This record gives sequence, C-alpha cells and structure tokens, in this order.
Amino acid sequence: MSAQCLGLSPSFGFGDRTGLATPGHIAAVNASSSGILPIFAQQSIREMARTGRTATQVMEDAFRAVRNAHYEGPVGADADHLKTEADVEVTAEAGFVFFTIDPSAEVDQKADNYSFDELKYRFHDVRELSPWVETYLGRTISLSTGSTIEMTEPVLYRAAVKYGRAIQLAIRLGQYIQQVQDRAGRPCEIELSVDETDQPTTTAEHFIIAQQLLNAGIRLVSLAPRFIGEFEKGVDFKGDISTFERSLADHAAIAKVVGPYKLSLHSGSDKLTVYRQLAAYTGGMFHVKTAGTSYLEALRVVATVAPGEFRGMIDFARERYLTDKATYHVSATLEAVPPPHEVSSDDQLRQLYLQDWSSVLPGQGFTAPGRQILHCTFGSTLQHPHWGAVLMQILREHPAVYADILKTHFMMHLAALKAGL
Ligand SMILES: O=C(O)[C@@H](O)[C@H](O)[C@H](O)C(=O)CO
Repeated sequence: MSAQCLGLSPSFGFGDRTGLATPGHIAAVNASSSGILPIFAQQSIREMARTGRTATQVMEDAFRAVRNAHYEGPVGADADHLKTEADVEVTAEAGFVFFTIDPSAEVDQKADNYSFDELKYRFHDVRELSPWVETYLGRTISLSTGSTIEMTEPVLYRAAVKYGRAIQLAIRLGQYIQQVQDRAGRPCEIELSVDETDQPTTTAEHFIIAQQLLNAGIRLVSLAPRFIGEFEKGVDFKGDISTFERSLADHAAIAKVVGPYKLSLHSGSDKLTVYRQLAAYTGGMFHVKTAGTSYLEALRVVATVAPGEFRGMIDFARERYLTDKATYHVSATLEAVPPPHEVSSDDQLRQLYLQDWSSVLPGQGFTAPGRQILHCTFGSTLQHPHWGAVLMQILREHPAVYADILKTHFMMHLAALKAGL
C-alpha cells in the first residue's frame, strides 16, 4: 500500500517520533469508527533532524505497521513544515504525497506592532512583490458569518509587510512541489502553514494569502492560520473560547469561499476543548496535526512498567528544557513543577508530568505543565545514548502496552472531533 491523497475529507495526523506508534494509532482509528481519515506518516523536517530519522524511515515505519495490521482504508503521508526545495526533494523521493509548506521564516513577526507611518515606510521594500495591494484596496468582503473584511490601506500595508515575502516563498515552493510530483507522475496535496508565528493571522491576511496562492495555481487542500488563542505544545487550548470560535467561524467561511480547502490545526495534540468547534464550524473540512502527544504516551509506557527509569528521564528532561524549548510555543517553567526527588509517589509524579484521563473532564485535554517539559525535550531524550536506548527498549519489549495506551488516548481525541461532525 502507498500513501494516498485524502482530499477534503476530515483528516487527522498521527505524528510518530519513535517509529513504534502506528499500531496504536491504527487501533484507535479502527475502534473509533469516526470517519476521520488518517495520516500515519507525518513528520516535520525539524522532527526528523531532532530524532535522527530519515524521510524514508518515517514512511517505512508507518507503512510496515499498516501492512502488518492489514489496514485497508486510505492513508495519507504528510511531509510537514517544508522550508526549502531540498526539503521537498527528499520527502517527495520518500513517497510523501501531502506537503506542508512553511514560509514562516519570511513572515515579519513584528508587523502587527508597526505604526501606519512605519508600515508606509516598510511597504516600499515589498511593494514590487505585493502587486495585489492595489487590486484589493478599497474593497469590502462580506463573509457568510456576517463579518466583513475592510481592505483599507493600513490593513493591506500590514499584510504586505507581514506576509509579502512569505507569499512569494510559498508560491515558489508550491509550484516546485507540483512540478516535482507531476514530472514523477505522483499525486500531491499542498497545505500552507503559517501557524508558527507569534501573531494571529487576521481574516484579511488569510483571504489574501490563500487567494494569491490559488491565483498562482497552487492547489491548496488545507491552510493552517495562526489561530487566536494559545496553542501551546502538549497541553489543551488556552484562551477565550468564544473569541476563538468567532475567529474560527470567519476563517472557515474564508476557506469555503476562496477554496474550498480544509482548515488545519497544528499543535493539535490534546486540544480537545476546541475539537468539537473545529469540526462543526468547518462542516467537517478540517485537518488536525498531532505528534508530541504520541511521544508523551510513549513515556507513559515507561512510567507504567519502569517508574524508576521514568524518574531518570524526567531529571534529564529538566536539565535540557531551557535549551530545547527555544523553538516551541510553551509557558511551563521548571519552578512550576517539582523535581522527582520531591515527589515520593510514582502515581503523583505521573500526574504531574503526564496526567491521567481520570483527572480530565469529558471533552477536555491535559493541562499539566510538566507535559511541556517532557514534550520539548523529545529530541534530546531520543538521541541520548542511554535514555534513548532505554525508551526504545521498553517500547519494543511492551508493544501491546504502548498500543493500548495510544488506542485509549486517540479514541478520546477522535471522539471529541466526531462530536462536532
Ligand atoms: O514538532 C514538530 O515539528 C511538528 O510536530 C509540528 O509541530 C507539527 O506541525 C505539529 O504541529 C504537530 O502537533
């Protein structure tokens, strides 16, 4: 079986940083009967670098499990957060068919704070590569939600300064992806991701980005805006849910009228509080990406079968956290979570650093800040000569335990999404 394009069907990405999680992911999909299609091979270039795995290994690990489970449904494969043509080439060659373009390196992350005078000054540097400003100027776009988008000079100058270069890069990478896949006679789906920026993507910016890519012939299957609210790694949504819902409804309306394409939720691990709304407001045209949560559930296997080793892994993670958290959006502090030597109970320690479903209200996700300490240090742990070897040996010695833990974990995730369909 090879990877397939999943189109506009509701879909869910099961990122796996160990290569041993797919059996549990398959068990959850089979048990949930949610109708949500899976992507079992999903890794970013960043994750592959941090875990020392190649694109080919990611594909082989996932599809070996698919064959062993005799799983027969359509299965996607997401080459995530691609930033260069070289990223495209190595993942296309490995058999990926879903390509997530990430032009965030070209996003001016300070643009939301510039005054109008500053924007007018900086606009001169991007005027030539943002010819679309004149075409939108003065237009009012009405959305099915009743919201309107006023394309004023300040709005357009800010969009051009903030995303002008990023749009150009996204078009270049998108056209390259389509050329590479068309030449090889392989299918492809493209997602644009600007979720990893500090400032939310406004409706005007979403409308412009999507329309410029589509005008350039980039066939988007999904788009990941930076939603309002805090989508921190490893824990549930943080923020005002009604504000998020209003913004989500507008973004979904844009995706329908400019596309259609799916809205994609990155850092989707454990964000159960917003899953029902995402499914409902998009009318099922959504994609959710997870990855860190499967790694945290791998540590739950260690906590279950070898609590002493789990304590050692926590101590190591605490040593690495301040360094490793640099590229991730998290707020946990070492001071907020006691170190293992201060917690005698293994169960309490597991609650502090992983949390149990028994402690979570229905339709909500985990919130324990210790999860972020373990989440961000996955690369250091997996690549550590001792702790990486201990973790992988425990997972290989207890495959049924890991599969059962993942089945329970992702049945909760898929059920929360299904509630909105
Ligand atoms: O950590 C990564 O690089 C990926 O998991 C990336 O964050 C992915 O796009 C994601 O959001 C999964 O939750």
